[in-house]
Amino acid sequence: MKEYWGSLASILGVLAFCQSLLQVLFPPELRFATLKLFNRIFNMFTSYCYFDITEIDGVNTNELYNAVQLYLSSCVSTSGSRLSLTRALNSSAITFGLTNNDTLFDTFNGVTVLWEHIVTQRQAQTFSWRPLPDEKRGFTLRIKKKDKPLILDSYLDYIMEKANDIRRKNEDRLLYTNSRGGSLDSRGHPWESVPFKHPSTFETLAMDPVKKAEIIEDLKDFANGQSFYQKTGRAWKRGYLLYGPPGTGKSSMIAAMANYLGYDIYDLELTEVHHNSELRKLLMKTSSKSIIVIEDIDCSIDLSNRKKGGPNNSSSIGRSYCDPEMRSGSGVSTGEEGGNSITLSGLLNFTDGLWSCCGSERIFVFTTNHIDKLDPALLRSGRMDMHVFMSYCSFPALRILLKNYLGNAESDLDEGVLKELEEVIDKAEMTPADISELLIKNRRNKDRAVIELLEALKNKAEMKLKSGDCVREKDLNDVGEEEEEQEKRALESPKEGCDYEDSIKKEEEDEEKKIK
Ligand SMILES: Nc1ncnc2c1ncn2[C@@H]1O[C@H](COP(=O)(O)OP(=O)(O)OP(=O)(O)O)[C@@H](O)[C@H]1O
Ligand SMILES: [Mg+2]
Repeated sequence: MKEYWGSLASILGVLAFCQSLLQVLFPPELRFATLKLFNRIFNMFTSYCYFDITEIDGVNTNELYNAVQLYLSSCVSTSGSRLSLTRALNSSAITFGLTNNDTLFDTFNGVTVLWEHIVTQRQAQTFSWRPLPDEKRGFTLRIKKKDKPLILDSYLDYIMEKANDIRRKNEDRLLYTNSRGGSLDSRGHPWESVPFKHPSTFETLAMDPVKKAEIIEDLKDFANGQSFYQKTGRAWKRGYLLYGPPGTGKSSMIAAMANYLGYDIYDLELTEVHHNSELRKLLMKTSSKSIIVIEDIDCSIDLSNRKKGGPNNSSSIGRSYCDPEMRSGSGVSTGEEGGNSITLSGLLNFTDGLWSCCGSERIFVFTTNHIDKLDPALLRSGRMDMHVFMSYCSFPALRILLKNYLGNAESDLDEGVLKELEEVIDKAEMTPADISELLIKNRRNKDRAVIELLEALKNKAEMKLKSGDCVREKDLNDVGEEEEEQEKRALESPKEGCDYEDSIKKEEEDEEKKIK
């Protein structure tokens, strides 16, 4: 034993001597170059090559890192012995992961590779234009040199695909918002996300079944249309404009779309975005298979730049396209609160410019209560391909609500009551939101719920009728006043009328001359 300790001490002594010798031979300025040289020599003799996939790639979050993490989570859950478990806030899915500096073997197409999860503490923060996380995280992939050309590309593609599948299978849609404006978080993301749990589906959505089927068909075609869009040279995106009175189900429709397709939602708060360039950055950071939503588009942006030509005036399109002031985004009226210089042009490019194609399989949805306030350029096909009018509750929609809220089958309802409901529903112009509220209130007593609903509908229809009569009377008076006004104006300015008649006469004479 004594001998053993003695030889250990002499080995340590030799090592210490070698270290001090190295320090003398290789001063600090040479050390880095020496290490690099050793590394090269080592690489020449090793049969492996290594790939580092860091969490943050320069300034941006590395999508591949997230994909690898998700992919490995499906492998480690069965084979790993020490795992990290995570569960996002409100999420139902638990994600397995490699613990810090742990390794895992994976096999792809008969080739075995090694993954290592490396976590190190970040050095004291040097100057950076945004705060960086305390830990540096990354994966290292080790592949045999001879296998690299065989699998690397296809293996990484496979990982990306698998990660997307897992994300969709988890059924946790994410709802993103840009509440921080355009500023980035420590991982370089301008969007904040929470799990999206809206229960609205196309089954629960009360609307005309034919229209509903049309929308579902359109969504299905879109989601399966990759080759079609490729063949026709179109960007793989689609725009929906949902318009109608408040409480008719526009937001519910967006949730139903997301749940149907399994897409994430990016809820873009335009009032938080201050420049066109910020808008572009936000767009660049959205993922594929997502719905980008701008709710109440007419309220969320200063429309003064569109209104210069008048909202319904077709010349406003020409103006907005040609006016360099509008296109540049500079010097445009900034609205009352000031600072907001998003232009119509910026918004148009957002939905159908070159940048709108920086991802694929994306749906843009705008909602508004006032379609007439929107610039026609925003509504044209290619930007808003499908315009969906969400109307007051119709009879077929009411049937869906009755079934959802009271669990009523068709046969449960009295024929007479049904007929009365059918007669009065269109006249009442009640929104599905109002009707839902009535049904919720009396959901424990189905009969009472239906009777109260019928009463409310009848009252509303009567009120509508009365107010309609008043409006009609007022309109007739207004028409009379307008006619009087016109007559007065004609008498006051007879020249205007003469000019017009003269010009018509001249035109007729010219025409006759031409014929002769
Ligand atoms: N068509 C509908 N089908 C089922 N429920 C509906 C429908 N319309 C409204 N509702 C109910 O009313 C509530 C409000 O609806 P929603 O937020 O979708 O209306 P909206 O059209 O987006 O209104 P706003 O224009 O004010 O944003 C929802 O929570 C939903 O329960
Ligand atoms: Mg809404």
